[in-house]
Amino acid sequence: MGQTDYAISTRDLRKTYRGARGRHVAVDRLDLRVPVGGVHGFLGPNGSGKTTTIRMLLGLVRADSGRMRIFGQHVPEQLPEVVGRVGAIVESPKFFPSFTGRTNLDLLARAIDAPHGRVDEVLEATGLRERGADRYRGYSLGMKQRLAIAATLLKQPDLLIFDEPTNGLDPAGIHEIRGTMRRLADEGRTVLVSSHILAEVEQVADTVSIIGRGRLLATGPVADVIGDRTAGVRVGVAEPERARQVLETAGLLVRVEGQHLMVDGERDPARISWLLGTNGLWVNELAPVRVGLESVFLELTGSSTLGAEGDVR
Ligand SMILES: Nc1ncnc2c1ncn2[C@@H]1O[C@H](COP(=O)(O)OP(=O)(O)OP(=O)(O)O)[C@@H](O)[C@H]1O
Repeated sequence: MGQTDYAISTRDLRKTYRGARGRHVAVDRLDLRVPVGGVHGFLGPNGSGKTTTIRMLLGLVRADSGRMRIFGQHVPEQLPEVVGRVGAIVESPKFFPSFTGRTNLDLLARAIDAPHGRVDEVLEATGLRERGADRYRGYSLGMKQRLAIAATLLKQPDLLIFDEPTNGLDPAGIHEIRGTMRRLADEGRTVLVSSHILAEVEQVADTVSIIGRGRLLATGPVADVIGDRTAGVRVGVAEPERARQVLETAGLLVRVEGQHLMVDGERDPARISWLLGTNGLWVNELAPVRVGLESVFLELTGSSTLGAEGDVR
């Protein structure tokens, strides 16, 4: 793919901060590639460099070295050319609490000369049509967050950047935001969403990049990033010990877990049931176990401290 096929690409991106104990690396030679269209999850533990990367892309923080492009344009140099195509929610925007959601949007729409009818469209896109006439101060956190997204959508950005958009939301709020992101991607836009909660992003992302201590650990379609890590099959059988022997003899990797077996690294349940069946062992449960991003993440990072400050190398 050429550089213009990416909504975002970075090369050798690096940022250090001066701290009490000298300089530490926040972003370390990061090569990030976000394809055009779809939801891209930008994942890493707290302090792993996600916000710093986003702020560099938006021209809010200066990189020490490296290159960044948005839709093929070098940033920050060519940010003015591309900024109209980018909507970012990095901090909660300020709305008037005593005005309705719609009035707040009307004011913003007028300020940027948005076309007539745009406010209705963005209320619809964020699932707020029914609540547009309610005052902002009565909104739930999830609705406030969606109004922020609606405001960003007024200028019809091709790329949306959300930094931890579900922070502080309850499960219903998280579900709503996820639905909104999916809808935006289905309209052909690119959504970059950062999160330290992998399960949240796994459900909505098409592709992901995982970082730890400012470094890229894995990237690609969610199915590939997870799929490379061996998933297993959970097997319920009346005689687990004998079943284990049969499967091990066939070369499979088997663990006994109580009354169940976990067959690691085997993704074909049919082969397992055939092996057991031909040995007179009848399977009462056969469930492929998907490896979640959480376990991929722990495997890749090897520890939960990858958000911690690294020394300058
Ligand atoms: N303005 C700053 N001055 C000094 N150090 C900073 C500054 N901003 C971030 N850092 C440090 O840089 C590292 C990366 O922080 P960053 O906020 O980019 O991570 P993050 O992945 O977005 O984390 P979180 O999920 O907590 O937002 C951390 O060690 C952080 O303490």
